[in-house]
This record gives sequence, structure tokens and C-alpha cells, in this order.
Amino acid sequence: MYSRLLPSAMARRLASRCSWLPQSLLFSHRQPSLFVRHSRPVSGIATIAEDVGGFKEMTAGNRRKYYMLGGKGGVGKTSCAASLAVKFATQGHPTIVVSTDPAHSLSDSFAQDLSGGTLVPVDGMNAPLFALEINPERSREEFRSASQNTEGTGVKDLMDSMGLGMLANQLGDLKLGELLDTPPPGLDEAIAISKIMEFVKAQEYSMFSRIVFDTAPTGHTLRLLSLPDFLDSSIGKIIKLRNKLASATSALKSYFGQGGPKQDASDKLEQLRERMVKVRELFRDTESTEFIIVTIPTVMAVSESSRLYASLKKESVPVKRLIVNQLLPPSATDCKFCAMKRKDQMRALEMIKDDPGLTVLKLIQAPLVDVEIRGVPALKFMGDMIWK
Ligand SMILES: Nc1ncnc2c1ncn2[C@@H]1O[C@H](COP(=O)(O)OP(=O)(O)OP(=O)(O)O)[C@@H](O)[C@H]1O
Repeated sequence: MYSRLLPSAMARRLASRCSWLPQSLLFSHRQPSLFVRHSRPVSGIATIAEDVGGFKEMTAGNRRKYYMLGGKGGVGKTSCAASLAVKFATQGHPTIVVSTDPAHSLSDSFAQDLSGGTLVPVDGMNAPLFALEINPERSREEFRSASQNTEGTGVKDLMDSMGLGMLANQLGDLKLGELLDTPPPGLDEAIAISKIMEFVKAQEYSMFSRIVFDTAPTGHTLRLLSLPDFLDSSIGKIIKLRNKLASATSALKSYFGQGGPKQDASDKLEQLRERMVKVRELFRDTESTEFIIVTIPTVMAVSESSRLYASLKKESVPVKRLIVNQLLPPSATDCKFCAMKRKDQMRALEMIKDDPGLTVLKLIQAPLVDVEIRGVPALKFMGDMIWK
């Protein structure tokens, strides 16, 4: 229904408010092919609405591709991710968009409840687009339940009776469940991403050629990438200790005629570590993955984006595009506030130009619009402005 409303009512309303944008851009939903243009690298600052995003490259081929959108909190990651997913779907790519940000706003963005834990077809789309908010707490729970009390009281009783209760208590302190009660930052999100990776492998999801992730703010993403190392050093040690305990208690138990200890926790954690490695591999896969940084034109946001880019580069994560969202149009009136604000934004854009890392990225500039970007029509509108 929405998509039928868009060309007339909504687009015209938006058009009247964005008179500084080219009309072709505003009505691009009517002629989608008009906006699929060749990508080209950009070395400096483009003017607003210049076609520098290289969207054609993003849609090329039916091999599955993953797009992760990340950046500072509140810059518009969700809106950009949702608009990209809508655009992919309307261009013929069956698409899944997933939020792994613990503070979800994907449901708000699509104006639809996506929190049920299963893929939901997005309302108002004539093309296959499914969305999901992953509940990190729920994902973590399955690991936690398997990692608690696995040696059971039997071993402790046995060790107590042998005067080794103290040792049993100390080893009990290595409860793996506690690690998951206070997880390292990024773990929740990494578990969520690995869950998606698992289920999209199934035959029934093979049709989906684009998977878009709306990720958590910068810090989490960076920690997520260093997780395999963290897990190697922490969980790895814990697993080794527990394995030693397991073989010691197993020897005792068989001596006293009891069964061997359970291996569930160690197995689960080893599995968790392996999955984290796979998530990192996915982030680094230049063939199938791209991380898109979203920012706004403020000194603070650009500085954070610069650090994010440097860290992603260090971790060999492929990054090609930078979205500068919420740019003010040139002021047509003598609004002093607007003029000052725009001057400030231009300064931030200059920072991007001068930043040795960010300047090599394709720069996509997205204007600040004066309507809330909510629901498929608005996302289509935003997508047509950004993804060209
Ligand atoms: N270009 C834009 N013009 C006007 N409003 C925008 C624009 N981009 C985003 N917004 C609005 O800004 C708010 C924050 O956007 P969004 O939720 O996409 O950001 P986020 O980076 O995902 O936030 P969080 O870090 O909290 O998840 C939303 O109300 C959204 O509608």
C-alpha cells in the first residue's frame, strides 16, 4: 500500500521540503534505472547528491554479499541499513536485514515489530525483504545454560570426601557461565552475527543474495573484532584448566567406579570460540563483505570515524564507503543558525578530505530531511538519495 502512495503523496511532500535537491533525485523511485550509475573513486568532497556511491558495484552479481553498517551512536546507521536493504530488494536482490545492536531501532525504522526472534517479511514491499532484530540476551542464554555446573555436585562431594574440597571450590570458581553473565563487550553482537551466519547457510535461505547488518556503535564493533584473541587468551586458558580437571576427576571417578565428567561446557565454549573466529573471518572476507562507515558532519563524529577506519584497516576489514549523513542544505534564507551550522559541517567535511584514511573512501553525502525517516516509503526515499 505504502509503495503505491509514495510516488504521489509522500514524495511530493518531501520534494516540497527539499527544494534544494535535484528533482530527478526526489522522484527517482519512479525511474529506478536512472539511478544505477557507474562507481568511481572520489578523492575529495563531492557536492550533495553527486553519484559517487558505486551502488551498481554493490548490486552486481547474485553471489551472496554481506554489508555491515556501523559508526557512532545516533548517526543514522539503522536508517542507512534499512534504506540499503529496501533498495537491494527493489533492485531484485532477495534481502535480509538484521539488527545486532543491543539497543535496537530497526522495528522503529520499519514501523513494524521485528523483535519476535524470527524473520519477518517487511510490510509495504513488493519485493522479498525480511527483517529481524536479534535478541543478544537470548542468544547468550544457550551458552550460559550449558556452561554452568557441568561437573555437578558428585565430583565435589567426591573431592570433599578425599580432603580436596578446597581445590574443588577453586576449580568451581572457573565457572564458564560467569564469563557469559558478564560478557566482554562485543560478545553479544558476535554471537548474534554467528547465529545469522549459521541459519542463512540452510537451503531454505539460499535465495537471499544480500544480508545487511545494522551493527552496534563503534566500540562494540572494534571489540568484536578482537574477540577471537580475547577468547584465545581467556576462554582458551579456562578450557585447558577445565580439561585438566576433567581428566583428573575422570581418573578419580573411574578409580571409584563413577562415570566420567561432562564435557558440555568446554565443548560449548570451544564452539563459541570457533564461531567468533568465523565471524572475524566474515568481516575480513573481501570477496563477500563490506563494512560501511556512517557518520555525521561534526568534528567529534568524524574523529571517531577516522579511528574506526584505522582500526578496521588494521583488522583487514574491507571498507570502501563513508556515508556523511544529516548534511544541511545551503541556506536559502538568512537563517543565521543554519548558516553557522552549515559552516561547521563544511569544516567537518574538510576534515574528512584531509584525513589520510577517510579521504580514500567513496564519500556518500546524505541530506538532513525534515521528516522522520520511518516506514518503507521514507526508507525508499532515503535509499534513492544515498544508494546511487
Ligand atoms: N538524513 C536524515 N535526516 C533526518 N533524520 C534522520 C536522518 N538520518 C537519520 N535520521 C533520524 O535520526 C534518528 C537516529 O537515526 P538512526 O536510528 O538511524 O541512528 P543509529 O545510528 O542507528 O542510532 P543508534 O546508534 O541509537 O542505533 C532517527 O530518528 C532517524 O529517523
